[in-house]
Amino acid sequence: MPVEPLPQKEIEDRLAQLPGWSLDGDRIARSYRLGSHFAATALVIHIAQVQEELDHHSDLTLGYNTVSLTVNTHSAGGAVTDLDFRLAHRVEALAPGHGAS
Ligand SMILES: C[C@H](O)[C@H](O)[C@H]1CNC2=NC(N)=NC(=O)C2=N1
Repeated sequence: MPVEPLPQKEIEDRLAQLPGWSLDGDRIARSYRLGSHFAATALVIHIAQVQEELDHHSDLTLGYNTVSLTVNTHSAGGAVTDLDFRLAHRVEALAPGHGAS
């Protein structure tokens, strides 16, 4: 089943359930701060595992002690879809275990 772009209102409503996430152009985005560069690197690896499981991949940036993600759905023409929110919720669930805030 093709994945459909979400209407703007739906995106805003779903973002309201995801503190820290925002709309950055045509992508949803969040940055996390970690306790060290090594902790940030471990979070990147953990997110990569989830992305492989979901077959859905963010643009994932590792800083000194930060991790930033932005994601949209290429197969929906670069729109925000349910897949992006599924990934965001999975990342939200694992980030606290890495001490991310
Ligand atoms: C073939 C493979 O399923 C597709 O290329 C997947 C992989 N990861 C993806 N990631 C994202 N963000 N959007 C996609 O449309 C997408 N498609």
